[in-house]
Amino acid sequence: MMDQSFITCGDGCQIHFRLDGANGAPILVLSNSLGTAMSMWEPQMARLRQHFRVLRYDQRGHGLSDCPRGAYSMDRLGRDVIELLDTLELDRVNFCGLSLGGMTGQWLGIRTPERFERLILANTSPYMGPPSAWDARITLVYREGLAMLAQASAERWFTPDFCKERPDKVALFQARLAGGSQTGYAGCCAAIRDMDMRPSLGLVKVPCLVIGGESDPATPREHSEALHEGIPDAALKMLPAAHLSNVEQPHAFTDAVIDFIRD
Ligand SMILES: O=C(O)CCC(=O)CC(=O)O
Repeated sequence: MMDQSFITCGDGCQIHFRLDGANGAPILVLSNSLGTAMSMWEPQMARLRQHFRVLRYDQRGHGLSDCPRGAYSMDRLGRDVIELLDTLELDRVNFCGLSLGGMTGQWLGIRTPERFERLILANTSPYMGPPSAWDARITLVYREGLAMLAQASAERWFTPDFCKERPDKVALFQARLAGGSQTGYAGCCAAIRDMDMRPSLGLVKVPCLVIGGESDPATPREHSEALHEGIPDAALKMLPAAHLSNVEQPHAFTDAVIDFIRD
C-alpha cells in the first residue's frame, strides 16, 4: 500500500488518503470539516508527524475523493473510516476530526469504540438543527455555487481579528471552498441535516477530548459543552478561536492533541 492512494468503499466511492510520519509510530487519523479537505491540517503536520503516523483522508465529496450524487449519511461517513482502516489493516487508532470530521468521530465512538484509543472532537456538535437550515443551504449551493458561500463561511470560520491579521490564509480557505464540488458539499450537508447523536453520546466508551472555539458561531460553546456532558469520559478545552480553531490557534490546537494522546 502506497503512502498516498485511494481505497474503494463498499458502495464504490473512492476515498483519497495519505500517510505521513514514521512507520511503527502510533496512528492518528485526521478528518476534515465541510468545505475543506485534508489540506486543512497543514498547520498541524510538521509537529504531528514527529509523534505519529498520521493518516489523513478527504471526506467523501471533498478533495480528491469521489463525490457521489445524493444525500450522504453519518453512517456512510463513519463506514468510510472503518473501511479505510480495514484496507490498511489498522486495528486500533487515535482519531481527530473537526466539525463534520468530529461528527464522524462521534459516530465512530458510538458504533465502533473498540477500534479507537482516543478521540478528539473539535468544533463540533451532536446536533446542528434545524433541518430546514440545511435544506436551505443545499438549495443555495445548487442554485448559486460554492463561491457564493465564501464570504459567510469565512465569517464563521475565522474571528474578525484573524481575518485582519491573516487575509492570505482566509483567502486560501475561501478559494479551496469555491473550488470544491457542489455535489459533495450538498451530500455532506444532508448528512449533518439528518444527524442527531444526542441520545447516543453515553455509548461513546472511548476517552475523548472536546475542543471548542470561544468565538465559534457555527458550533458555539454550548455544543462543546453538550458533548463534554454527554460523553462519559471527556475533557473540554476551549481555544480563543472561531470555527477552524486548528488554523487560527495552530500551536495550542496541536499541543492539545499531542498532550491528550500521549497522556
Ligand atoms: O464545518 C463543518 O464541517 C460543518 C459546520 C458548518 O457548516 C461550518 C460552516 O461552514 O459554517
